[in-house]
Amino acid sequence: MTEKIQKKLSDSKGARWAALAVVAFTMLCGYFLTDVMSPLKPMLESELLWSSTDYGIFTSAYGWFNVFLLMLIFGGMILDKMGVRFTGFNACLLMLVGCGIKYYAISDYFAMDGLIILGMKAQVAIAAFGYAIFGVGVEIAGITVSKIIVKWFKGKELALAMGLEMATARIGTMLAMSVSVPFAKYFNSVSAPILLCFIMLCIGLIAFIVYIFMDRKLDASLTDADKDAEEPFRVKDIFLIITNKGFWLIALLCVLFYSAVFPFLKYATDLMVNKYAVDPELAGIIPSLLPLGTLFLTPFFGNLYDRKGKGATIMIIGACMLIGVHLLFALPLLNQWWFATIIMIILGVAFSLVPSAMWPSVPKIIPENQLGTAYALIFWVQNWGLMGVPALIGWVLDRYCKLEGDGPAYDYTLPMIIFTGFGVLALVVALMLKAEDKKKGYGLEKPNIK
Ligand SMILES: NCCCC[C@H](NC(=O)[C@@H](N)CCCCN)C(=O)O
Repeated sequence: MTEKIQKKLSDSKGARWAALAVVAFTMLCGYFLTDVMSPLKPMLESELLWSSTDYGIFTSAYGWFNVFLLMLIFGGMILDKMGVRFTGFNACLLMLVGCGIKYYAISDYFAMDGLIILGMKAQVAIAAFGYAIFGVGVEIAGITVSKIIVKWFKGKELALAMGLEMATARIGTMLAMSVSVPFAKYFNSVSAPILLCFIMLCIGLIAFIVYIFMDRKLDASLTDADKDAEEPFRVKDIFLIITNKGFWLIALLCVLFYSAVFPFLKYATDLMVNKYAVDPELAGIIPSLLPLGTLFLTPFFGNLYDRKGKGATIMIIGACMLIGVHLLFALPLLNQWWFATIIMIILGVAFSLVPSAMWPSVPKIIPENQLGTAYALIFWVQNWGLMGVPALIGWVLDRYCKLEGDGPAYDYTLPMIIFTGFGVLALVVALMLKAEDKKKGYGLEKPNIK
């Protein structure tokens, strides 16, 4: 008699890649709205009379509820307690509600002109409130999708899957950068791209509902032994996470590394104009090469990690490259656009190396039942940097770097030295992580495919 071996749905290649495609699409829609307003800054100023400060308040709202109200941490605990279906669905709803409020504030329906709320123009305050709600939704969706990928890909192509998910999400960023202005100009309305985002988020929600059915099927295919192996999350598990040195090293590496990349990108166009004398109309092209490069390289390095291992070494190499690039941006040599382009491409390589190895390393340090909370805590630490560093650089530029005369407005040496400093600290932490891995045997240098 032939014995029938029960297979999990995640053992089917087609099923797990289909599940990834569906949830990665939801993230693409989320990243689209995250960045849709950046290219619209000049239109917001000319049509809605926003100042740079209004725009700054609005942009920082992304992290308000996540950081100060600890919404991300609660989201992580809910994820571990209630599961990916409940949390992901509600995260999508939050994204939609946030986007709806933001659309209302920017659209012609808005009828509170002249009103001031908590010292802000009513329009800015309400748009920021919507963006803050959206920020909670998209960050919780991010940790939910990370947990979903671990659920389907653990012991298989985990890093490749995470790399592909990040690459897909970055298409959302690139779409936002390229589509927003032509779309707003075509419809002669600065709110039109936000309406497009709302429609995209509805499709993203439908995609997640499709995933919910796939997830149910996956759970139904688990054997009793698989289910027994799943330990329930208890609140006291948070203590286990925050007393784990490996966890803190990853969280520190994350905040230091990402603080030297995403906030740098917010000033990169200005750097191209002020240091490399690039025409302001074209200056955005050079920084846009960075997400473009990561599209292909993040899955490539993820695949390398899956098959060959060397996760901690990959993070060390990425941190070294980050230091080299920021130092070259800081030094007064070769102030030519082609040189800036080459080092921006190298930064793209560094920005593919570290995330491709860092995120898939978390499940090697933290048990699966605590993963939602662990990813949430890492995102929370990271959000402090994403919120604080752009403000710090803006202050440094105004206070110490203003230039007189008809030439460039700012000297970017000091901001670039600050970014280099983040890179040096990230390297120290990456080296400590490698040492800790040797001591504790997390397996960061081992392949993910068993
Ligand atoms: N499975 C890994 C998911 C993390 C991807 C990572 N995202 C973040 O770190 C977010 N907390 C912040 C995204 C901000 C987008 N402008 C990433 O590399 O995108």
